Amino acid sequence: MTETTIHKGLAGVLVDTTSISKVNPETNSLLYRGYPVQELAARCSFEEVAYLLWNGELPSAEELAEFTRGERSQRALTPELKAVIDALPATCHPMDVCRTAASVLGAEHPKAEDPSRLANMEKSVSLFAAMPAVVAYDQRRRRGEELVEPREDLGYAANFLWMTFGEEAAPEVVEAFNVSMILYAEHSFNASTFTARVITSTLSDLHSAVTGAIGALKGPLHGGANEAVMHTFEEITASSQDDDVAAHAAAWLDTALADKKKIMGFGHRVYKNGDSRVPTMKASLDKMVKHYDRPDLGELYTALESAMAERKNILPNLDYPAGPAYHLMGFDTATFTPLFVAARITGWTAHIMEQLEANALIRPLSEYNGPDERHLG
Ligand SMILES: CC(=O)SCCNC(=O)CCNC(=O)[C@H](O)C(C)(C)COP(=O)(O)OP(=O)(O)OC[C@H]1O[C@@H](n2cnc3c(N)ncnc32)[C@H](O)[C@@H]1OP(=O)(O)O
Ligand SMILES: O=C([O-])CC(=O)C(=O)O
Repeated sequence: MTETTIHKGLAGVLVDTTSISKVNPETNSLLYRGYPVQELAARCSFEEVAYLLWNGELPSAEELAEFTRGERSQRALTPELKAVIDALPATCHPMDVCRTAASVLGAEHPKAEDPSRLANMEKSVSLFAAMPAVVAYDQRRRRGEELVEPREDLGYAANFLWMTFGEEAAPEVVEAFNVSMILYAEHSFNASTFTARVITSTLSDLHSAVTGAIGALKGPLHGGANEAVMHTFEEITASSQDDDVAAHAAAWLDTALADKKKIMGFGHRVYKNGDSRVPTMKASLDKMVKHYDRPDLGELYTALESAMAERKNILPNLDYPAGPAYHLMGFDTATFTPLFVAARITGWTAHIMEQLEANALIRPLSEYNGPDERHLG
């Protein structure tokens, strides 16, 4: 009998090369096209980072101006897409709205079936430009508010906040939001990106791959964790009868661990000594805690993080600081993962184009463990 090794969850399996990003758990670092993500978050707009992920280099001033013009001109929802969103129940998950919108944008796109790099770049930019309007409008309609049209005089982050809240956000809020978009943009062969690559490997179209990726991101073991973090915080707060936050967080955690629950926002398949993006996002969260004068949220964050480190030695991932930061900015909890979608469209589409440049159908093997061969009566 030959020995077989099952790589459950493909853990530790190298499946292809990529030049888009490098996740290095040894040095706790993340590079986008060679640049440390912390440097990009400190110095670049999300538009520049999107351009970098797609083209391999940061844009010159002229290239950025042209890219920005194209992006700003495609921000508005078409009446058809708005009508589809309006037809969806306000009780459905906002990720269902994103998934449906990606599909509609594909059906609407004149070059939907054109697999050339040029057409795929155009489709990527139009998805990047339109998804903020989808996410912003969906949150507004759930609150019974009217659509807010995009503004071409605002950058991506400022306009996203404008369309969501109908007022201009403070510069420090725009900056923290821009940082979160950059940190969420790309992370090599994570589950949703791999989903996009699997779909692309069959030579299906870009919008189908993005639609599938959105489905993969929705799960709480992946993008859905940022939303779940906020539910954890709410549960701990609801169970607190006095000011001893540390004791309440520890007690909540002990019960959850005794019930064999996974604590959302902690742990990572690749990083085992901490997620490279957390310090940068935590610094943005700290700024939001100060800006909105909510030290209680900062205390709760630290209390649960410390209790988890003490008991399990498991550290936070990006979703842990991102969730409460989005809460403070005013987003509904269910909108958090759609924000991740808006950011990750850049990484997904960069990977779709990379997959097509050197495609091989992704089709692994499985070991059969069902009944031995048998025959009908
Ligand atoms: C942006 C992102 O998508 S980052 C990921 C967001 N997801 C989450 O935050 C969900 C919570 N975290 C998890 O479920 C996991 O850490 C994952 C799915 C992210 C990674 O999981 P894997 O690499 O498969 O690790 P695995 O689940 O095997 O965990 C290894 C051990 O650590 C434990 N562990 C890992 N993460 C956690 C957690 N968050 N809470 C409690 N225990 C955990 C596991 O129970 C397991 O313990 P065991 O060996 O005693 O059974
Ligand atoms: O890399 C992963 O498995 C998950 C993750 O952090 C991401 O997609 O940003």
